[in-house]
Amino acid sequence: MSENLYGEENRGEMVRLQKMMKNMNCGGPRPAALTLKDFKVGEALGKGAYGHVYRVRNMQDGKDYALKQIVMSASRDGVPQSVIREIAVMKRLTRQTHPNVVSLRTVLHTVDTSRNIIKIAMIMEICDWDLHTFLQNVPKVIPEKQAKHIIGQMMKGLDFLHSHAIIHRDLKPQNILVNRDQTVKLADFGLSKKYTNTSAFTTCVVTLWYRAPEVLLQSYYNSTVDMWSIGCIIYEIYNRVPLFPGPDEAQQLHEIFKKLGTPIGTDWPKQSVLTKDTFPHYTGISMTSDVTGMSAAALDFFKRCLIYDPARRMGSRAALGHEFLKLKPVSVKPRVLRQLRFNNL
Ligand SMILES: Nc1ncnc2c1ncn2[C@@H]1O[C@H](COP(=O)(O)OP(=O)(O)OP(=O)(O)O)[C@@H](O)[C@H]1O
Ligand SMILES: [Mg+2]
Repeated sequence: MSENLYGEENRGEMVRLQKMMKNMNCGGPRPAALTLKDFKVGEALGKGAYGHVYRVRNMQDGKDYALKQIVMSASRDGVPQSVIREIAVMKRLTRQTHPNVVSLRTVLHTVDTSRNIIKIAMIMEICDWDLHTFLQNVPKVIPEKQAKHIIGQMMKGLDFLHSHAIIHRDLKPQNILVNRDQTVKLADFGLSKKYTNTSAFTTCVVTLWYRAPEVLLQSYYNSTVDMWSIGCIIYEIYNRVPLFPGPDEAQQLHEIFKKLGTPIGTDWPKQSVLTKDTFPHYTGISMTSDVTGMSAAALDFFKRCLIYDPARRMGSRAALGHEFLKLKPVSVKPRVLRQLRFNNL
């Protein structure tokens, strides 16, 4: 590892990061420290905006895992405190796993001094498909019991993340994994979204279809941004087409407003980068006629996810108690989630 890459003044910070990452093996009896050499790389499992995911075999325990590599710039200012904080969050999560959240086995890192980049390799449990692939391969009409089984597990995983003060921010079918036994696990939260520079490393376009209006308008947001995404995913589970397939960033809000109506009054996100007058006054369409096969309870659940005002939108805890699911909440002491402003991250 090059020291001068981070500058003398940031050496302490780098050493701290190194120590933290060395200790990142997850719970249970602590196995011998792993390195990338312990893993044999197999086929590609998926490709995302932030890197590729591969099947790897751990030569120590003979088991298969998924390896995801995240590439970050190591600027002259060193590794940002925010990244170190985020790694600490992930470290906490490796100790406390949940059946509906993909568990992390280990995090390893290497520094490429010639290209000024830090590569973080996340080794996680491997799943059979993502929800996008799963939905493409099951019969078009899904019995409500099965939909409920999938949505209920998504909600339990999300309630677990929110209880740990983690907002996913990028929930979409590709970031939800499904196993043959129909266990559902949330994946791809944490580090990648906030701190990697997508354009520097990939030409892949990040989809905005599942993004809440307050995020698109760069306004204040809280954990209910994830509930907006859940609403969009529920629609897709029942209808097999995306709810708001905006062709680009500029059109994404039009796509939402055309269906739900342009928000008026206090529904317009506070301090957003655009004013209401930027958009036509769309009156919206009846969502009831637009969904197929949903019971009244499912429809009510879905609509509560898509309430414009984040303060009135259903939260993950309330969702578990909704008559559509009626599930016990995750038994974790809830932490207070801060109101965040998108720009300040
Ligand atoms: N643990 C896993 N088991 C099986 N497949 C996985 C696993 N993790 C990821 N994948 C596959 O790899 C794809 C990309 O992974 P991931 O979403 O973590 O990467 P990403 O680069 O952050 O993508 P994006 O930013 O587009 O969401 C997933 O959509 C999924 O198909
Ligand atoms: Mg992803």
